[in-house]
Amino acid sequence: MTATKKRLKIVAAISLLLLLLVYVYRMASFCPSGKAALSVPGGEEVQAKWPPTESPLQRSLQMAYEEQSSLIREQKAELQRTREHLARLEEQVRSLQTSTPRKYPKVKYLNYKNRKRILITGGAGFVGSHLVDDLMVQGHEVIVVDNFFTGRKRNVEHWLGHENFELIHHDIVNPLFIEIDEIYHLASPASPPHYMYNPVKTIKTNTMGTINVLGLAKRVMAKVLIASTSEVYGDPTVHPQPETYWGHVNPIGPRACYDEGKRVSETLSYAYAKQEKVQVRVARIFNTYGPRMHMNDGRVVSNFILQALRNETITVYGNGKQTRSFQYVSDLVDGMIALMASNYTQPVNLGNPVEQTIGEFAEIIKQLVGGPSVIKQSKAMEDDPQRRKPDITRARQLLHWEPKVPLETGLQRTISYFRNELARSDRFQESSNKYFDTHTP
Ligand SMILES: O=C(O)[C@H]1O[C@H](OP(=O)(O)OP(=O)(O)OC[C@H]2O[C@@H](n3ccc(=O)[nH]c3=O)[C@H](O)[C@@H]2O)[C@H](O)[C@@H](O)[C@@H]1O
Repeated sequence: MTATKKRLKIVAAISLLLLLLVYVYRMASFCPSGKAALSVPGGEEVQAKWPPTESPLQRSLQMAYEEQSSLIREQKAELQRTREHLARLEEQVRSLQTSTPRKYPKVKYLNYKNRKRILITGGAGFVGSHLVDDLMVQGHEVIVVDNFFTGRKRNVEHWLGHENFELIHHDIVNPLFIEIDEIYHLASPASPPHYMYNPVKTIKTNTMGTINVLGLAKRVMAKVLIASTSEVYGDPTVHPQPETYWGHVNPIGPRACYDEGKRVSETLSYAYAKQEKVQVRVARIFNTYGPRMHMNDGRVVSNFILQALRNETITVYGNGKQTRSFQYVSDLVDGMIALMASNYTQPVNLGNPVEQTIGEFAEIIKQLVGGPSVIKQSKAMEDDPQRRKPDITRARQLLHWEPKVPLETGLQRTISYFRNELARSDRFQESSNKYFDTHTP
């Protein structure tokens, strides 16, 4: 054997050995499942498929999917951060709202000696809320108690949070224990459809409610003004009605719950005055109108004005020959405050002696509002008083009070109030419709 042949044999043997080594190394590198464990620079191991099965299309799809997923993750995190920021801002707005002083109507400053604590039952109602305004502006502390049957928070919301004002949700049919100097007892529905709606409740309010008020007055030695009514005269046989007239009331008719309720309320007042020495004032209030009357009040002023504003038929109950005398609410409030301040303890009529038939009144409203409404007669109300006009000699002489606001001025103010109320309720209706159109599945 030559030296060259020997060298060739050695090279062939080494090559064979190398091939064998490569084969063994490969066999050792692959795991039994067919996947290879590969090392990456980070030191962690990733699993790769073997033999490779992904096409380039699949690979690019996979990459696009991963990119999108990470984008969504980022956006979710951003959304969460925005939510947290919003919650912080809302919290700040809330704390600013509570710490920023609200704008209230200007009130006089009264020193401790002159400032009274005054309770107004039914203070969130039409008349009550106007009385609240006057007494607040005078600088007194006013506590309103109302069960919100016909009263509304809206009527007194401009005082909410004022240091001189307090609103208590309470039904005066249940006793009340507070410290006060004066009470104006107005709690009771006053509109015929309202008081006839639940006659038993109307009687309870005017009897048990009045007993509770008089009992409270007795305990704390407060002066009380009872809001009575022209209805104690019933369908009067004396015209105009002086306070000395005893009235003509049907004790079992549909209006009796109110008429007799108020008559008992007066009787209770004088019984407490005589027996318990409670200082009482009794105001017999005649038909009153003005802003803050409820849209569904049902009395003639609001009915006629709303019918005229809506171009509907103006409905006169009966032949329209029955009469009423209408006073503007600010005149009534002046009269009540004057009566409370006086020493006079007998009943006093508070009303405007300018009298008209309901038929004439319908014409006045139609003319002031304008529009195409027609006036029509409809079924008469049972026991409807046929004539009503206050004799206000007592109020004139003892309180130096008489109504100041002429009918046309008061009606113009009331018409513009109802015009705004209608626009407000239309806006409310519109936004409520919008909400339910978009949120109903
Ligand atoms: O406004 C008030 O202060 C008084 O209102 C009512 O007494 P009333 O005079 O019967 O009140 P309305 O319902 O306003 O009726 C007045 C007249 O208008 C008539 N009316 C009422 C509403 C209507 O749509 N059309 C109509 O012709 C009634 O039949 C009645 O003759 C209450 O009973 C009294 O307590 C309250 O003091």
